[in-house]
Amino acid sequence: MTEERLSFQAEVSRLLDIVAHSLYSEKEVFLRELVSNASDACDRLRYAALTQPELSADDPNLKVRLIVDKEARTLTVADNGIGMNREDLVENLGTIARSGTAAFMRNLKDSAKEGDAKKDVNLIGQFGVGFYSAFMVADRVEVLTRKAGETQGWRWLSDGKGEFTISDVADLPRGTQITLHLREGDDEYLEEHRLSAIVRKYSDHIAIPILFGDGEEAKPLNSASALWMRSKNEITAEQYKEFYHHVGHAFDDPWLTLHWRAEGAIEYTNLLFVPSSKPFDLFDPKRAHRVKLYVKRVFITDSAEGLLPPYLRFLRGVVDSEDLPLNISREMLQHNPMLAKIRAGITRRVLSELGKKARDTEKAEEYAAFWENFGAVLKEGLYDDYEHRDDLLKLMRFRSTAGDGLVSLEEYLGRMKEGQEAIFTISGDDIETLKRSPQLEGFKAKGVEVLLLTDPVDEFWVPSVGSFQDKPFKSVTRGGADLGKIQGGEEKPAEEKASEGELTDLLVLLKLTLQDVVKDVRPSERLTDSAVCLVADENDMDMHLERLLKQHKQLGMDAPAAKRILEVNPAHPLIKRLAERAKASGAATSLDDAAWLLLDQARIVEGEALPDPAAFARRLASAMEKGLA
Ligand SMILES: Nc1ncnc2c1ncn2[C@@H]1O[C@H](COP(=O)(O)OP(=O)(O)OP(=O)(O)O)[C@@H](O)[C@H]1O
Repeated sequence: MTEERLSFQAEVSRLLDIVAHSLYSEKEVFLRELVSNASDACDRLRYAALTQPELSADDPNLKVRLIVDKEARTLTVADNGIGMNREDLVENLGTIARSGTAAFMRNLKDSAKEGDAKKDVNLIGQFGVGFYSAFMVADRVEVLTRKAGETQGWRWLSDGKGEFTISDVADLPRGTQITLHLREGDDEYLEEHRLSAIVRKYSDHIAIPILFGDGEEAKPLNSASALWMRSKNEITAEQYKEFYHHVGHAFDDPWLTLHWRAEGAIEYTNLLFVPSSKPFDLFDPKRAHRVKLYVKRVFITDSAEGLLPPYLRFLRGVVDSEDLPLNISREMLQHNPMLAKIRAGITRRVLSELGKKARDTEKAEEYAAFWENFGAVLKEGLYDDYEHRDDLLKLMRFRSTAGDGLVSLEEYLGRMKEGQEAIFTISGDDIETLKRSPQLEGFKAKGVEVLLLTDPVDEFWVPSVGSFQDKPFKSVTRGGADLGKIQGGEEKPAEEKASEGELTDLLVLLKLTLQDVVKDVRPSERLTDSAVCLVADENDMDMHLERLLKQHKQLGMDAPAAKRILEVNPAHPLIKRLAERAKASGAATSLDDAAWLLLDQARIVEGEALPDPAAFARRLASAMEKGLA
C-alpha cells in the first residue's frame, strides 16, 4: 500500500476552520449532508447502469447504511453507489466542488481583513459545506471507496487540518463508506434513536432505503419512496422544505412550493420550488437551470437544456416524466419534442401561480420579496418568450417616483394624468441617484409618475416590448418631454420664465461654442430647479444604455458617444442672467467659459466622466474668482 500526502485547496482549509469551530448551531445536519451525498451517488450509478447494466448487476439494490461501533466511537455512512476513484477523491474531497462556495470563500478571505468575518460566517450557511460538515462532529474522517466498473479501491484519511492522505486498498465493495471518528462529547451520534430521529427529520424524502445496521438485522429509518410521487396531503411543510434543501442544495425556506401532476397526452410529475433568497449564480452568463429531470423515478440529469426557459432558472426541484424513454442520452434530450411540451406545461403553470401571488394585494410584501430576488430574471422573458409576454407584463413591478413601494403597470396606468400619453421611465444604476435626476423635475412638478429602472435588462426589454395597453414606454431622458400637453401640478407663473425671444442670443452662442460636442441646445420643459440637463435625441441610444454597454465592453470605451442635446431651464436665474449677457456686444468670448461649465455640470449630474476635468477646474476657479471680485 502506498500512501500519498496532499494538501487541501486553501479555500477548503479555511472552510474547515470555520466548520470545526461549529458553523451551525445544529451540528446534526452533518448527517443530512452525508446521506444526501450518498443518495446522489446512488442516483448517478442508477443512471450510468441504464446503458451499462454490468455496473450495478452484482449488487443492484441501492441503499445507504448507518453503522455504529460504540467501542471505537465511530459512525459510518455507507452507500453502494457510484463510488470514487483516486482522481475523483482528490478533486471532490480536496477542493470545493461547487464554484459558488469556492468563490464565496475567496471573497470571505478578503472581507475578513475588513473585520466583516462574522457576518460572512453566518452567510456561508447559504452555500453549504457538504462533505466537510463531517468535521463538525469528527476529529478524523476516513473514506473507503471503489468506483463502479473499476477494481482498485482507495482510502482517504484526514484530521481536517490542512492535509489528507490517499492510499490504495484491495477488496473494497462498490461505493463509498465514510467513517467518522467522533469528537469528545459527540457520543449521541452513536445512538440509534438519535440517528433515526435525524434521518426522519431531514432525510425522509430520500427515495432509496436508509438502514440502521448491517445485514439481516438492518432497520429502515426512512419511507424510501420518491417524495414527489406521494400525494400532497401526505407530505408536511417540513418534509417539503427538507426535500428542497436536498434537491436544490439550498439552505433557505422555499418561497413557493408547487407540486402537481400533469395528466393527458403526456404525463409528468413536478415538485418545484421558488427559493426565498437569490442563488449565487443567478446571473451566470450560461443562464442554466438546475431542476432535476427524472424518467420513471430514475435520475437522468440536472442540466437538461430546454426543460425550462432560462428566465425561470431560479426554480429548483424535480420533473419526473412517464413518457420519455429511459435510455435517452443527455445529448438527445434537447431535441426531444416531449421535452418542449413539458417546458410549455411547466411555464404556463408557474406563470399562472406567480400571477396569483402577484394579484394577492393582501400579501404584497411577500410578492415584493420575490420580485427583489428574481424580477430581473423574469424580465428576460419579455424579450425571450413572446408567447407569455402578456402574462409576464402582469407580473412586473417597478419602483417609481410616486413613493417607496412597488407599482404594477396597471396601477401606473390608473394614475396617469389627463393628457399623458406615455409610460415614462428613467434608467440608471441606482434608485437614489435616479430620484435626483434633473430630467425628473418637470415631471415631479406636474405630479407625473416616472418608473425608475435600474436592472441592466431593462434596457433590452423596454424597446422590445414598446408599449403596454397601447401606451408607449418613453424615457424622460430622450426626445421631447411632452410635458406641455399634460394637465396638473403647479405651473410656474409665466413671467418667471425667459421668453424664447429673450433666450435666442444665448442659445445661438451656446450652440456655436459647443457645436462639436452637442447636437443641439434648446429650452427645456422638464427642468424646474436645475439650470441644465442632457437628453438623448428621439432616435439615439439612451444615455444609460450607452454607459452600460461601455462598462460591459459591448461598445468600445473609445467608441464615439452619440451627441446629446443640452437643455437649459428658461426659468433659472442663472440662465436668465446669461441670456441678458448674451445680448451685449463681445458676449461670444465672455460666455465661452460659461458654456463649457454648463455642459460639464450637466455631465456630472448625469454621472458621466468629464473628458477634461482640469479644464473644468480652471474654468470653475476663474468663475468663482470673478464672483468674489
Ligand atoms: N458518498 C459519495 N459517493 C460518491 N461521491 C461522493 C460522495 N460524497 C461526496 N462525493 C463527491 O464529492 C463531491 C463534493 O461533495 P460535497 O458534499 O462537498 O459537495 P456537493 O455535494 O457537490 O454540494 P453540497 O454542498 O450541496 O453538498 C460531490 O459532488 C461528489 O462528487
